[in-house]
Amino acid sequence: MTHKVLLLPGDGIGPEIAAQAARLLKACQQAGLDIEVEEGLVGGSAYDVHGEPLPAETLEKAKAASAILLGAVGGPKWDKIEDLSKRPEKGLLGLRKNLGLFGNLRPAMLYPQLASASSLKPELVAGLDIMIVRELTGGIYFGQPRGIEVRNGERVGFNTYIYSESEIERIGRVAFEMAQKRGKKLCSVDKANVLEVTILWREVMERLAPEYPDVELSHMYVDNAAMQLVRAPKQFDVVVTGNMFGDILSDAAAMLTGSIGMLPSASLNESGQGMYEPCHGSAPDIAGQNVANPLAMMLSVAMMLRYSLNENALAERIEAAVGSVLDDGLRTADIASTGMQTIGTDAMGDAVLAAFAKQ
Ligand SMILES: NC(=O)c1ccc[n+]([C@@H]2O[C@H](COP(=O)([O-])OP(=O)(O)OC[C@H]3O[C@@H](n4cnc5c(N)ncnc54)[C@H](O)[C@@H]3O)[C@@H](O)[C@H]2O)c1
Ligand SMILES: CC(C)[C@H](C(=O)O)[C@@H](O)C(=O)O
Ligand SMILES: [Mg+2]
Repeated sequence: MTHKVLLLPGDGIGPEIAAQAARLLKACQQAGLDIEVEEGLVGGSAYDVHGEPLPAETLEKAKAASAILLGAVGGPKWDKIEDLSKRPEKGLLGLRKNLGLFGNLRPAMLYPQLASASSLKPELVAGLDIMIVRELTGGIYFGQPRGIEVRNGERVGFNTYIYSESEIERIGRVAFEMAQKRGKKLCSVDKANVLEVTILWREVMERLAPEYPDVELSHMYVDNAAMQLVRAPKQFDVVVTGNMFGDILSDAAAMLTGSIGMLPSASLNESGQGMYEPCHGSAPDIAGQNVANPLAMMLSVAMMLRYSLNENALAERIEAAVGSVLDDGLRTADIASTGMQTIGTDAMGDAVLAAFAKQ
């Protein structure tokens, strides 16, 4: 069966890194992968053309695709759009919600070659391999009521942090199953000392635990988890948490691996359909300069092959190609240690493609 892959480059550095992913997809096709690649507009670039960050046409294409690859959305050009529902980020959130992509996997894995690029001492991060499982379609990102309104003569802003038991249970199961396949340790991160919604979160995780007797479940408050991530990150195997805490902790975990430009992600729904994207944003400060690191995007292609297309061998080939490029000392600016020569986005793409061809 021919799989449909939808490529959504987006904004800022999105198109620069998506171009490298497109080349990698072509190389996979040449290696025998049966896919059909289509492109679409999302985010600010869609707003500029259609007045909407998620045009109906893009959503239809996304629904019909086996997998979606997204670059990044957003940027200062669109930050002043008053109607929040038209902002580029709503395009991304709309895709997640409409496709039911509740299970977000964000692996923070240190390539040994990058130990010196991490902001932590090499001995603290050597061998680091954490999987953050973030709930992606609920919590405070989507809770109602929300808004800004006038109360007692002044404006107030409010959001609702809400999770149902069934939402907690389904992300909990993803995390327990992930832990079973990995180091069998699961840390659930909450704020159960203050927030009722996370008291319920903790209860549901506890209730699931007996069904996964081989997994050791622990709990941690989110403030402590942030501290532990930079104090002793190797204590973590799988971390499960809600939408907002997961957003924040995954950026912190990314830096342990050398750069946010290294962190891919997968967002899955109940039928295994997935959207794959780097964890970073559109990096307006470096957009258009051919300096962005395309590796998170290229590693997102590997995650797509593994989780949506069941093509493990090709996924491993891409990951090995990235490893060999790093072995050769090739670095974009974000992962270069002092004194190292750096290369641009296109040249990094070239190097990965060449290594992929040799694998
Ligand atoms: N998934 C997404 O599309 C996504 C994620 C996060 C932020 N955003 C959006 O992106 C815009 C910028 O947000 P931000 O600045 O907070 O976060 P960001 O991740 O875009 O950038 C943070 C810093 O990391 C650097 N960086 C990010 N990706 C890089 C890469 N591949 N190579 C080298 N350096 C890289 C940037 O140059 C910047 O200094 C905002 O509009 C935000 O809403 C989108
Ligand atoms: C752009 C934004 C909506 C998004 C999020 O908060 O989920 C981003 O930060 C991410 O991590 O994917
Ligand atoms: Mg984020």
